[in-house]
Amino acid sequence: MLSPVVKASPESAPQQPPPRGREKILVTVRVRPLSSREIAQRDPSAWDCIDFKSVVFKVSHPDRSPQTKSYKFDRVFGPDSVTNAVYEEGAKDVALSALKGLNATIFAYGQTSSGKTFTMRGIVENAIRDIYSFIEQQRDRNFILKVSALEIYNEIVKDLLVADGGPLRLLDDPEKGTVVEKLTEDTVKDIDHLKRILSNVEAHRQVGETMLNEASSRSHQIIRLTVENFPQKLTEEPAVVNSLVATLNFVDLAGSERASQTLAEGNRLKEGSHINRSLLTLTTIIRKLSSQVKGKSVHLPYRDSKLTRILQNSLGGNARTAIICTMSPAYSHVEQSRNTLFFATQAKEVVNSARVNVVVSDKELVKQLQKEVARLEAELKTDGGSRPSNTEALLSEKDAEIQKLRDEMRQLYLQRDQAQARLDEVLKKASDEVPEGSSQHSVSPTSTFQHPADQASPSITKQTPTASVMLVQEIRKLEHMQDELGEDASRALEALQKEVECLRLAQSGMNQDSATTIAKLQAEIRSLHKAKHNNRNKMSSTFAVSSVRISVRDEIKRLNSFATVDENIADTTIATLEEQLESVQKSLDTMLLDSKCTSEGASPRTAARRKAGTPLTSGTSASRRNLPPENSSSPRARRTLSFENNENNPPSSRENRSLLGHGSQKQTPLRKKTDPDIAGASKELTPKNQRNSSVDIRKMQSMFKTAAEENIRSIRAYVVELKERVAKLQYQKQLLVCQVLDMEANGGLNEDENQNDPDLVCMAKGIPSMSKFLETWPTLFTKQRKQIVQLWDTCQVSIVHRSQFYLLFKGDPADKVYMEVELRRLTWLQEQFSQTTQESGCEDDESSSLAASLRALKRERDLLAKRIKASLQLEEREELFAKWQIPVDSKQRKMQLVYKIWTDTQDLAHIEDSAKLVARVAGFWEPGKAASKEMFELAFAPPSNKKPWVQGWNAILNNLGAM
Ligand SMILES: Nc1ncnc2c1ncn2[C@@H]1O[C@H](COP(=O)(O)OP(=O)(O)OP(=O)(O)O)[C@@H](O)[C@H]1O
Repeated sequence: MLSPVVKASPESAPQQPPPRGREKILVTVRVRPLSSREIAQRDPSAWDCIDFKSVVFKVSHPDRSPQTKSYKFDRVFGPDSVTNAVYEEGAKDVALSALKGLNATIFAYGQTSSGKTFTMRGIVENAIRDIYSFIEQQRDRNFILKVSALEIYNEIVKDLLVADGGPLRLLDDPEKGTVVEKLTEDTVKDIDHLKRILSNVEAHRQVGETMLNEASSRSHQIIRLTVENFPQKLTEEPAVVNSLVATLNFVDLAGSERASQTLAEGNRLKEGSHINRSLLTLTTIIRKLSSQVKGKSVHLPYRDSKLTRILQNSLGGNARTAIICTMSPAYSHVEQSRNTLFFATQAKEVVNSARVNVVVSDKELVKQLQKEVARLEAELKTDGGSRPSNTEALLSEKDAEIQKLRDEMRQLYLQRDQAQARLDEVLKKASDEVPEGSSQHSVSPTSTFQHPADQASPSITKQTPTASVMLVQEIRKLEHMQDELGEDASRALEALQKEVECLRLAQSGMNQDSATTIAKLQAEIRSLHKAKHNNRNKMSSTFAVSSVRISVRDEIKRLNSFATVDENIADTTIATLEEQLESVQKSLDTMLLDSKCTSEGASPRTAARRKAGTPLTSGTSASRRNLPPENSSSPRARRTLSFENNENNPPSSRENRSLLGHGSQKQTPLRKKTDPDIAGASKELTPKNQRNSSVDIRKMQSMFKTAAEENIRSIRAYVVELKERVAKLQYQKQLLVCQVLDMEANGGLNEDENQNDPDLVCMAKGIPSMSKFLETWPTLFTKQRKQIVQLWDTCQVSIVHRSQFYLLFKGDPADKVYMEVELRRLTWLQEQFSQTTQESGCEDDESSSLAASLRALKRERDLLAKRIKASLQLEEREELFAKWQIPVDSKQRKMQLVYKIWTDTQDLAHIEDSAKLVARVAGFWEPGKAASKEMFELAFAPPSNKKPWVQGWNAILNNLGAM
């Protein structure tokens, strides 16, 4: 790097860094003389500089009331003062700090035409003269000066060292703070070079004519000198200081102005608004800093303007700062002058903490770090004794927190119990009203498609006094089903664990004990299957949900809160199940590794003997103890079916032979068993039977492995299914709640309305119209979906909800009830919104639900934008940007993308793409997977009868059969 070193003169004294310290900003005020224009307009002087430190408003003007307030500052310069004096007393000391390694900034602040540029020019001239004069006197230190200059015009940063530089970006550097990217920095050769550079800077600055100033600076200008100095003899090892570096900023702010006074319009007006905005940020920061209570942190909006971002250090940070406030003395500018004085008064209170910026050599740095480490180690040792008490304090604090949480939980339980008691009361009261057999008419909106008349939408059924009870009962049933699903999930785990136990035993070599245990497990699995069967029947009847109308909003709300608790429990169960599945998978992997070793490293017989005593894992039995009793279509229950099917019939000789190896027909009798299952299984798995060729054992192990893996996969799928069913139940419940709201809002449909719809009439009369329905449904579906899309947009509904709904309901006849309820829910919502808007008279009213929805929607979009990067690969993102026509070089492309989706309600392709994009980003859809039903498996049918986990064992049996 070309770094001309400025040689120090022989007579200079060795430089010592000044102490670091907190000091207030130096604030001076300069009142310029009346301008020729002001004199011509007979605009009199309104201010008196009564001494070197005070300025006071004159009371002599006839139109104004007497003002006696005097404003005091570090120094006040009257109209007769010269710039040299302003420099000497208002800037010099601060400016020359840069030579001692302290950052420094000189601001000129004031209204337009008050003399900022005039004053700052003189300050810069004086400062560079003194800087060079000082450097000339230094003999044992070398100096390097660099200069850069920028302006902020309409919030765009421009390099003033180049003629036509484009806008520059601000970057956050962890060490340097905000830096201007690619800003030119020239190394200064000498004072004349610097003067030439500065005159070029002036030529590049934005200047324009306003009513108040023929050459008004329309931008904020920052000239920055970076001064670095270091000892001349670099070979000398310095004790502490090697080299000092500091920046000196000369800031000529654009003038604060009133559009009315400058008669600004067009570009000037736009400039003015930018100028005023950034000055507002500056004044806000000064105000906050001045009123800041020591030790209390407040938010300082440095990032609100580029000016304050760049100058952050100079405002309450690591810099010495001087502010020269300029003002016109004219009466016509009194208000603006007052503002300037007010700003100056606040600035006086701001405290900076300038530090010497030492550049330490690497060697020195290592030394210092070593010292620091030693110091910290020493501290740690001395702190050692006091730590236990700290820990104790922390522990007791945590204990208190836990206790508080417990109390809160207790309160919540209490509230829930009270609510439950109230609900039971309501139910009891209402059930007295239910005429016998009324529940016989109920039909399930959750079942697969049924006759439209049976599937009557909520709007069709007449409201009856017993409806509330029925609906509440339905919701209770749904909640109960959620519970059962949770239990089912637990059973799935239990079944899996038992499978694993069987597998473990089988792999560890079949001896009498293990055979007995396997048989026991199988018996348990069978009994679980029976429980499942019973539960299945129960579930089927529960699925008969009637379509009813009610007006029991309160009960529903309470129910909802209970349901949330239940869902959470189900979720937790499922999450636990998933975790446990993972660990089971790991155990299996380990076992398989073991078995591989066994078959490769030792004869199966030896291995079998070695492992014969392997007990059942205690973890399995422990977790089994925690499982809830009874029920369901769990994988374990379904899995049991395969055993049952095969074990209830005596195994064929071929099956036996296959399972036990060749020549296993001769069975060694076991000890007497009363349980036929155990006896049966034991017969199959005698040690004698184990003594077969290693090929068979390996085959068997491999088959067990395949089967177990298959089962794990199946159980995973089952867990997914459970989750979906929980979601489905939740949705059904929402639908019922919607009905309640809907009925409350509409007071029920009247007969006439029903008569307009032939389908409804048909239903009302109980005439089967399946064929008619199937014929008209596609058209009706398209129409309803269009309406729904439109209403989503009007009501500003969540785009995640829209996407889920859109992808889920694709026109299956069974979707009818959901389409109708969604439509009615949205219509109700729209009415509510328009009612609220009419009442408040304002769409933006804080209380307006629509405004709240809009805000929520915005938050949702912002969140999605943030997730795009995590959810999509770069390639996929680029494809999407291209598809949605977002320019490659434009800014905030992710944000642009999320604000483009779900905006066109008429374009079906747009909606489809939007839904898929949201689903992908929100994580409920993967590309390549079919949408809707495959995604959610929400056929809304009673639990499926397919038994995916049977496949694994069937595969074994098939393979065995083939051996
Ligand atoms: N102290 C002073 N003595 C004599 N003339 C002055 C003084 N201060 C300012 N002026 C004159 O007043 C006019 C406006 O000054 P200047 O351009 O410095 O104002 P400004 O505050 O920088 O305005 P803007 O914010 O519009 O750029 C100029 O013609 C300048 O020469």
